[in-house]
Amino acid sequence: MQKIFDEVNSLDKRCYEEFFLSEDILMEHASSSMALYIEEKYHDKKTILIVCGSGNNGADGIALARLLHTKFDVSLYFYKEVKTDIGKVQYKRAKSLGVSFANKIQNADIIVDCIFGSGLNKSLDNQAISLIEELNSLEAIKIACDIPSGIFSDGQVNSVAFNADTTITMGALKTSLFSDTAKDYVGKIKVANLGIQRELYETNTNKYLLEKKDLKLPHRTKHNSHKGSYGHLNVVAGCKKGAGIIAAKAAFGFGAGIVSVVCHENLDLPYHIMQTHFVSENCTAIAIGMGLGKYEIDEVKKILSKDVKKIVDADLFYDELLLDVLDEDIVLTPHPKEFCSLLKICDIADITIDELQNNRIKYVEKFSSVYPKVVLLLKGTNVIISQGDNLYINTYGSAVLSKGGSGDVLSGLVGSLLAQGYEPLDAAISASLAHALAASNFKRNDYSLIPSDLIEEVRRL
Ligand SMILES: NC(=O)C1=CN([C@@H]2O[C@H](COP(=O)(O)OP(=O)(O)OC[C@H]3O[C@@H](n4cnc5c(N)ncnc54)[C@H](OP(=O)(O)O)[C@@H]3O)[C@@H](O)[C@H]2O)[C@@H](O)CC1
Ligand SMILES: Nc1ncnc2c1ncn2[C@@H]1O[C@H](COP(=O)(O)OP(=O)(O)O)[C@@H](O)[C@H]1O
Ligand SMILES: [K+]
Repeated sequence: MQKIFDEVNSLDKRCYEEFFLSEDILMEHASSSMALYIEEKYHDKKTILIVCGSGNNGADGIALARLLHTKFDVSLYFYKEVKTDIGKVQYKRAKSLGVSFANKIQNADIIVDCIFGSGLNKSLDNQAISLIEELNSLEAIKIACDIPSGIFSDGQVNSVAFNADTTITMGALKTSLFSDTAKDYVGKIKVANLGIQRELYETNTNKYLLEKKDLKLPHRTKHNSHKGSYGHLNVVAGCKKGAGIIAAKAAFGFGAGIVSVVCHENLDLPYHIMQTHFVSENCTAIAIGMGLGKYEIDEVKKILSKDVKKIVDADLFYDELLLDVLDEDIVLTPHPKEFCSLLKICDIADITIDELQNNRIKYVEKFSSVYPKVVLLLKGTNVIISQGDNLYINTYGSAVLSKGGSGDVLSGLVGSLLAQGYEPLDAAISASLAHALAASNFKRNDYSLIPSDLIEEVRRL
């Protein structure tokens, strides 16, 4: 996993004060990293338009133009005259070395957005909006310097933002790049080296970006084993029985030795999934909530009080009886609407879904500070997983998953790993990664995935 920071000004300051690296040195390395990326990846391209604003994001762009102008046909366009001291120096350097300046936007093979970076501090005016819209409308490879212009430090976009194919961010990953809103603008994210190893530039943090290597599949390491060695998951099915059945199938395909669906009615289940009318004595984990609908409160209370690992989803986020188990290391997997209800039940906040979506991390942190043992997995295009002070973001999911039943698969995957003995946080992280990576391996198209396809892809990981 990689570290994520809410802000990097303090990290830059540490470079100046503790490592005697000046702003000029950091900026030279930042622009060299961008130049190297462009030279290596796009050496077959000819023309580059670099669009600069008045701050140091613009200054990065001027330095980039100087580094690239002998190798490509580079034009520098200024949205506003550069204002910062270092920007003025960069301007003099570029001008004296013969970099070309453009007085209007012209298309190019590559467009680099250096209009606003971390200093975006007010709503965009009409001039900035039409500039960004014009750039977005051009057919070109689009690279954003530090952060796509128009994305604010809280990850939100007021009017418009540069639509990057790649964002080259300076020094370290920033939280603003990982809001659900930002995901449609940032493209691929690369970190530019600032002339100091990343481990030295970065300090402590409590936020992490999950990587593929964080996925720990439930491989079997012992020959001397039997089905009981891999746990027994009970999936509690309710009115919408399909949800429980999908979860059960996903759990079985992800390694649980035995999976039983708990339901009073007799179900038509695949032969390898068992049915039980009551929770099994020997179950090692319980998944409950998916498709539960109306239920006997006492029965659900009894199930929740059983001393095994649990994953709770869906309908139970609307019921105060959940409060009884929030002092446990239980896994909760709400989508945004369910999380709003959970926050309300817990008396933490009474907010709309929009307010939540604009401040996902803030409310996850609030919840986790009140219930530090709970593993919370907030669904979304970037899934946030949190326990106590630590928070992990999974960006691998995509709109392929925007289908009824995708969440039921996820509950089954979490339940499966819990049954197999994973710690709740590890189960949530690996299940979430498996879920998203399996979806990205589904190659037929981006609209037709059904839960059984997703389970099939999980089985192939
Ligand atoms: N620090 C370092 O060591 C390193 C920093 N680096 C680079 O510096 C960047 C940060 O630079 P920065 O702080 O100068 O801010 P930046 O993003 O260029 O924007 C500020 C300018 O935009 C203006 N402005 C803002 N909002 C506006 C609006 N809505 N509409 C119109 N104008 C608006 C604002 O105007 P003002 O508020 O002054 O009126 C100001 O002039 C960072 O992202 C990275 O790329 C790297 O080189 C690595 C080393
Ligand atoms: N656009 C998207 N990008 C990434 N993941 C998504 C997207 N849309 C949905 N998902 C994922 O799909 C799942 C949907 O869950 P949920 O809404 O609970 O569905 P259901 O209850 O119908 O099974 C979640 O894990 C969510 O993160
Ligand atoms: K930018």
